[in-house]
Amino acid sequence: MSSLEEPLSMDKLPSLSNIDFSHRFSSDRCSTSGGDSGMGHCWIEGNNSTSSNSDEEDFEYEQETFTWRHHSRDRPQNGNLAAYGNRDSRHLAKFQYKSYCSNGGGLHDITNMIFKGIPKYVKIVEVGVRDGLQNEKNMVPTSVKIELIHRLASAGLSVVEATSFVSPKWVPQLADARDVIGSVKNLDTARLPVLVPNLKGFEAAVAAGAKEIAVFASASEAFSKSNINCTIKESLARYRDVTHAAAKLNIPVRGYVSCVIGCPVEGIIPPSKVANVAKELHDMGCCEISLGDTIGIGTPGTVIPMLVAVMSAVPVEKLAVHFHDTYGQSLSNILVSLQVNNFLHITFTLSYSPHGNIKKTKH
Ligand SMILES: CC(C)(COP(=O)([O-])OP(=O)([O-])OC[C@H]1O[C@@H](n2cnc3c(N)ncnc32)[C@H](O)[C@@H]1OP(=O)([O-])[O-])[C@@H](O)C(=O)NCCC(=O)NCCSC(=O)C[C@@](C)(O)CC(=O)[O-]
Repeated sequence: MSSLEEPLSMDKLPSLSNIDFSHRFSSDRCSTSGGDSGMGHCWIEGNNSTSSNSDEEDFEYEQETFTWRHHSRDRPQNGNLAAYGNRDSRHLAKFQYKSYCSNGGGLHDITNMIFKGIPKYVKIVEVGVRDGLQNEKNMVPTSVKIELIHRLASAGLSVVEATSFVSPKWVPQLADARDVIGSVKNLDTARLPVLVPNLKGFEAAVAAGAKEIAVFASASEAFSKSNINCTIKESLARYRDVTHAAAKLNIPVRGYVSCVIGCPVEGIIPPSKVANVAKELHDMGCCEISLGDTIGIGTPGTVIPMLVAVMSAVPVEKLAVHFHDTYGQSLSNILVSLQVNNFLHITFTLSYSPHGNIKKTKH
């Protein structure tokens, strides 16, 4: 067992199964039909409160207004959305969201389904050297990245995503991927997966010495186009080639789904879309699927229905969550994810502040 798979003393926290959730969730504003059982209970985000008697759909989204803007860096030539600004900028996001509970079982059944307590073990995948540094305006020297990887590993982090083998035209911040991996490939205290967008990246990563990789798809069509210049379907076809090639070399592949709550262009993303992409990644052989709230607009009220949908398509032990802290919601999103069927995997990102101090954002 690696150090990060050891208990984080969370078993000492009070069990959430003892908390009366029916009281928490049946506020006057929310409940429209009175009583704890039967129909009409709902979770609320935003400023709409609605109940539903429909048993056709558990969750439903309505028209939303959603604006997004970045301030802090220049847009890359090709419009790569993920590689700039999402973490550092102030986004303006306004959206209305409503979710309906099914009318079959009432509030107690829903809370029983969702809140299973919290796990004794949490695996952390540290992604700051890749996800944090890919957004830096100034180039971080290769030697600093290598030192950071060493320090993260010696701090006890057993999985440190080290870099990306993507096009240096799209993400110049990580153009030194080969040198970074070349210098740390023999580190035996941490696993060092790298991001690859296609077979070309996979081959370059393997040649440089990478022993694990991650592919990254999106639940948003617009984001997929902007980020990797292809449709979701095309990206999944590429990743099938990559997972096929990786299987031949016994290389584990992690799969990301971006925009699992919302997209800067498309707005709210329905949970069913996330579940479909997650299932595709799982079916093609990804050993772990990381669900990314790429722009950090998730709240427990939107994260829960997304997780419930994905868990119906992918075994829960294969799932990880990745929350950006744009609006300070990542901790509550992590907590609720841990409560939903004992999620085991969380990713953390470190990023540099403009003044050179490392600041930690929770994902
Ligand atoms: C996917 C591509 C390559 C398509 O880029 P493209 O321009 O459509 O690709 P292309 O096939 O037309 O190739 C263009 C050039 O790139 C080269 N090329 C092609 N592939 C590679 C490669 N692997 N490595 C290095 N070079 C490559 C290729 O050889 C060619 O070179 P040229 O002939 O012009 O000299 C590009 O769009 C790209 O690199 N995108 C990556 C963008 C990126 O890294 N975004 C950030 C990822 S973070 C994320 O997505 C979210 C996540 C994972 O953090 C989770 C979350 O927060 O939700």
